Amino acid sequence: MKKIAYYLKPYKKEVWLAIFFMCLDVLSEIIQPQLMAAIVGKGIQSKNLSYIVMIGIIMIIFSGISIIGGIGNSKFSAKSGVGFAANLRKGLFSKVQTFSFKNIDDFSTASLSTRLTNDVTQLQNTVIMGLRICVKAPLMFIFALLMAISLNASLAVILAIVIPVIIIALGTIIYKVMPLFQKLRKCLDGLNASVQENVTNVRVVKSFVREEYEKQKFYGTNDKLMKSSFEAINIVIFNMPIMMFAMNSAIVAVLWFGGSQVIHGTLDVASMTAFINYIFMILMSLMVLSMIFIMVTQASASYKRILEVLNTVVDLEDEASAKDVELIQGEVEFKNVSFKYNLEQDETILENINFKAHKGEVVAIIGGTGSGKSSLVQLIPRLYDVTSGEILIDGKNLIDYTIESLRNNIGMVLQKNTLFSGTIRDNLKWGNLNATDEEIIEAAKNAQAHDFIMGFPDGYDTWIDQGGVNVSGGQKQRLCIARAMLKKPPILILDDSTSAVDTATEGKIRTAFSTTLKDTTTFIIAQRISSVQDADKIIVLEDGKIVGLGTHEELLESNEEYQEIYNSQQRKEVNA
Ligand SMILES: Nc1ncnc2c1ncn2[C@@H]1O[C@H](COP(=O)(O)OP(=O)(O)OP(=O)(O)O)[C@@H](O)[C@H]1O
Repeated sequence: MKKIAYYLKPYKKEVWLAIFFMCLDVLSEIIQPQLMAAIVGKGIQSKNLSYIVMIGIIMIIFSGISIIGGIGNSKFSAKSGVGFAANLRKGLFSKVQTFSFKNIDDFSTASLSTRLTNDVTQLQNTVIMGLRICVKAPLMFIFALLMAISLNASLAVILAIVIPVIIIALGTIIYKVMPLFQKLRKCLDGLNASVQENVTNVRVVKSFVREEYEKQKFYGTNDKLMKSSFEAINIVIFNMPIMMFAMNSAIVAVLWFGGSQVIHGTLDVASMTAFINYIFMILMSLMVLSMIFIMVTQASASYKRILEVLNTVVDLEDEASAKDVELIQGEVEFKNVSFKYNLEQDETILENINFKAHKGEVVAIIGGTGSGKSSLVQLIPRLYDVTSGEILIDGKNLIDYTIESLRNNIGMVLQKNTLFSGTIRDNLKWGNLNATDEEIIEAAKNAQAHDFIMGFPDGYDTWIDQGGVNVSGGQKQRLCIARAMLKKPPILILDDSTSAVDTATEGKIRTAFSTTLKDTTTFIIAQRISSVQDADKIIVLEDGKIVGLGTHEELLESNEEYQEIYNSQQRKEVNA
C-alpha cells in the first residue's frame, strides 16, 4: 500500500481539503432532521409562524453550506484522483523503461498496456469516489447513529440486529466476487491483446483475407469477457435487494415499536419522524458503503496488477562494480558462451560460442532460421545476459560496464525495425539528439536513403506515421540504418536489416560502411551470401552452435554447411 500511497503524497493538501469539505457537507445534512423535528414539534404544534420561518432560514443556510461542502469535496477529490493517476502512470512508465527484454516477455506487451491504462483508471476512480463517498458514508453513519441513540436508545436496538445482518451479507458477496474480478481483468488483458495484435497487423490480416477468422477469434475473447462479467454481476446484483430489504424491515420495525411508544405517550411524533430520518441515513450510508466495498474489491484486482509491475525485480541491472565507459575501442570476444531464454528451458539456444572480433572488423553471421543469430547479437548490448561463459569488450567483461554507457557505444538495427511518428529528421535524430543537419544528411547518404528522402515533397520534414507505415519496407530499413549510423558507434549490429533492400543498393551501403565506419566493429546478420562475402569473418551457425568460422574463400573451400548455403543460393540465381 505504501508503494501506491507514495503517488498520492504530492496531493496531500487536496486530500485533506476534500475531507474537510465533506465534513462540512455531512454536518450540515445531519442537523436537518433535528431542525425539521423542531419545526414539526414546536413551530407547527404551537402555531408559531416566526419560529417556523427562523428555523426554515437556518435549514436553508445549512443546505447552502452542504452545497459548498459537496462542490469543494468534488473539486479536491477529483484533483487528488487525477493527479494521483498521472503520477502513478509516470512511475509505472519509468519502471517499464528499466525492464529487460525478459521482464517484458514475462508480462506481454498487451498486459502492460492494460495495466498502465485501464488498471490505473480503475484506481483513479476509486480514489475520487473514495474521497467523496468513503468519507461521507462513515461520517454520516457515525453521526446519524449517535443522533438516533440520543433521540431514543430503546428504538436504536433495532439497528443492533439489522447492521450485523447487513455486514454478514456484504462480507459473503465480497468473498464470492473477489476472485471473479481478478478473472475479469485477465480476460480484459486477453481482449486488449487481441485488439492490439489485430490492429497492428491489419495489413497481414487483409492480405491473407483472414478477417472472418480474426473476427471469430475476437468474438471468442469478447464472449469470455462477457461471461466473466455476468458471473460477477450475478453475485453483485444481490447487494441492492438485500440492502433494501434490511432498510425497509428496519423502518417497519421503527414504525411498529415507535408507533406504540407514541400511543403510550413516551415518544412524540416529531421525534419519531426525526428518528426515521436518521435510520434512513444510517442504512443509506451502509448501502453506499456496500457499493464502495464492491468497487474497492474490483480496484484491488487492479491494485495487485499494478503492484506486480512496480515490484518486478529487473533481472538485468548494473553490477555494483560496473563503471561508465566513455568510448570503447570495439574489440568483442565470446568465451564459451551458452544461452537460454529461460533457465527452466531444456533447449539451449546458444552453446559454447567462441570467437573474437577485432576493432574495425566486419563479422557476418549466417545460418538457418532459428539457428540463434539474433539471440547471439542481442547478448552484446546486454539485451539478455549470457547463461554461462563470458563476453569481453576491449578485454573486459560486459558486466564491468554500466548498461547505459555500454549501449551508448553500440548501434543496433533490430530485425523488427521501428520508426516513430514524427518527421524523418526527428526519427534520424533519435539516434543522436545532438546531430547537425549536415551529419543527418551524411548518415542518410551512407545508408542510401538521401535520394528517396529528397524525392518526398517535404524532404527531411516528411511526416512518418506511427510504425512507419507510409514508407516502403526497404526505405524503412535504410532509415533505421541511417539512424544507427548517426550514433557513430564503435560497435554496430545489423540484424537482417537489409533484407528488403535490393542487392545493388545493399552493395552501396556496404561500400559506405567500409569507408565511413572503418573503425567500427560491425556485426551483420544476413541470409544472402552476397551480403556477407566481403566480411572479415563469417560465422556459420547451426542449432545454436558455430559450425564454421572464416572468410568467404576459406569457408567455401572447407565448410560443408557454408558450401550448402552457397550452392542453394547459386541454384536459385541460375533458375531465376
Ligand atoms: N524472446 C524469446 N523467448 C524465448 N525463446 C526465444 C525468444 N526469441 C527467440 N527464441 C527462440 O530462440 C531460438 C533462436 O531464435 P533467433 O531469433 O535467435 O534465431 P535466428 O537465427 O535469428 O532466426 P531468424 O533467422 O529466423 O531470425 C528459436 O528457437 C526461437 O524460438
